[in-house]
Amino acid sequence: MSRNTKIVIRDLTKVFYKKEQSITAIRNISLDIKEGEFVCIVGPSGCGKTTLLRILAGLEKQSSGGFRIEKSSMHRPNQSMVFQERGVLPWLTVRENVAFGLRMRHLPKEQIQERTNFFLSKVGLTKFAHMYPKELSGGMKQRVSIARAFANDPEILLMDEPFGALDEQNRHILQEELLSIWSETKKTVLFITHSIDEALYLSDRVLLMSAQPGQIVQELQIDLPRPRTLKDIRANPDMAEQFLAIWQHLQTEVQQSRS
Ligand SMILES: Nc1ncnc2c1ncn2[C@@H]1O[C@H](COP(=O)(O)OP(=O)(O)OP(=O)(O)O)[C@@H](O)[C@H]1O
Repeated sequence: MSRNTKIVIRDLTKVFYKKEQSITAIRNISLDIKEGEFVCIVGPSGCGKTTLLRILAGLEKQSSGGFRIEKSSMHRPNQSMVFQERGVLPWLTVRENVAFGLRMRHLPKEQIQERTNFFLSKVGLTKFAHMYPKELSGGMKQRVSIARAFANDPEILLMDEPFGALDEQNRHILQEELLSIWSETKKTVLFITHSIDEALYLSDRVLLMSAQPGQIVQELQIDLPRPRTLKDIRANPDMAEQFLAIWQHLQTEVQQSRS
């Protein structure tokens, strides 16, 4: 069954101006992302990954080109964004953080409670619902951000290196939890990462960006059946080839941008 297109991006370009200087962060990005697809973006530092996500989130205005997020309901927010850090509000408890977006939308109290409880339980934070962010570990804070993003029930999810600051073990636990919620909710996810293993583990498709100005120069379909394990990825010769392809791409782009 072919899925509908959820995000359409056409010729998206962003130029930042500072005094006499201009920086073209991304140039002519065109892209279609299907409903329910999990897409990772990988590229060298400074190639415009965050800029692309911020434009889709409405936090930054593009210089030219455009994009469209197909709506499935008038009542859903267009997107939720999960950042690497600073995603939780320190003055609210875990429960209040997860419920925040729902409260802002003035949803009925019972609905807020039900959705908040559901996603608190999904990320294993039910017991910690009354705590404040300063009492939580980095991994727990990221769980709060993920629970809040999904609880909001947005049309799409934008994730900017959400696990970048976590240690290897915690990172993998959160990746598993994210995939479990994603497979239940069928959300469309656009996810930035610097980790090739993470991209291969999570993605249906990996987009490779060039060094600045960022363009999508290659894409890899990741056909490994789900649920996947790290062992599957390590043991599968096709995955080893994909890993090397991404690695070589990054090497080349970083070298070119330095020379
Ligand atoms: N508000 C801004 N004003 C001026 N330049 C900016 C602004 N935001 C980003 N840039 C520039 O745009 C380029 C792309 O930045 P961006 O943060 O999107 O890259 P990135 O690929 O996400 O980097 P990293 O992987 O290191 O997080 C960089 O050269 C950056 O300096």
